[in-house]
Amino acid sequence: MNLEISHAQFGVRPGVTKPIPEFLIEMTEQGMRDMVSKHYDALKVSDIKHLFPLDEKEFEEAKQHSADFMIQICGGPAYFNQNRGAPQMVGRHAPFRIDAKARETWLELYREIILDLKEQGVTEKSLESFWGYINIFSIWMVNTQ
Ligand code: HEM
Repeated sequence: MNLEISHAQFGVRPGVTKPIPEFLIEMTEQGMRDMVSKHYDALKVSDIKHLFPLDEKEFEEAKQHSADFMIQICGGPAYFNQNRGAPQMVGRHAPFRIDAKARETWLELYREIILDLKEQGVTEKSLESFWGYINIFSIWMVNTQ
């Protein structure tokens, strides 16, 4: 399975392809929420933990907002737009100092979860499609050199 991290040139926003619909179908919505929850739990004890909410309630809400977005972008109901309004992901990340190293950490923590999902039977094709999406879109969120 190809889960490589693409080199990001600062300030350049490469074209993004959304994950294939099969990914959400195989995952189910609850599976997506579990995936995001695991990612946030890993972020919480990572070298970029300072970026995320300390307050337990806020942290759980952050999980929910991120899962809402992932389900929506993967072809599910528009939960994020309903709860948070227009995505404007670059703007929403602007208050946080996200450099190339932070992106790598964020992606590496997803890679571990994706490898587990493969063991649980989600197809490589779907997982590579999701990785392709986060690998490229995460470049957009890098706002600090
Ligand atoms: C480059 C690595 C990334 C870092 C370090 C990062 C970090 C953060 C931080 C610190 C927040 C605010 C706290 C929170 O609500 O969780 C946040 C919010 C969020 N991030 Fe990221 N992020 C990254 C990439 C991405 C990507 C690629 C996506 C989407 C595919 C994404 C989706 C979201 C969403 C949906 C929110 C919640 C926005 C809201 O409801 O206001 N992030 N992220």
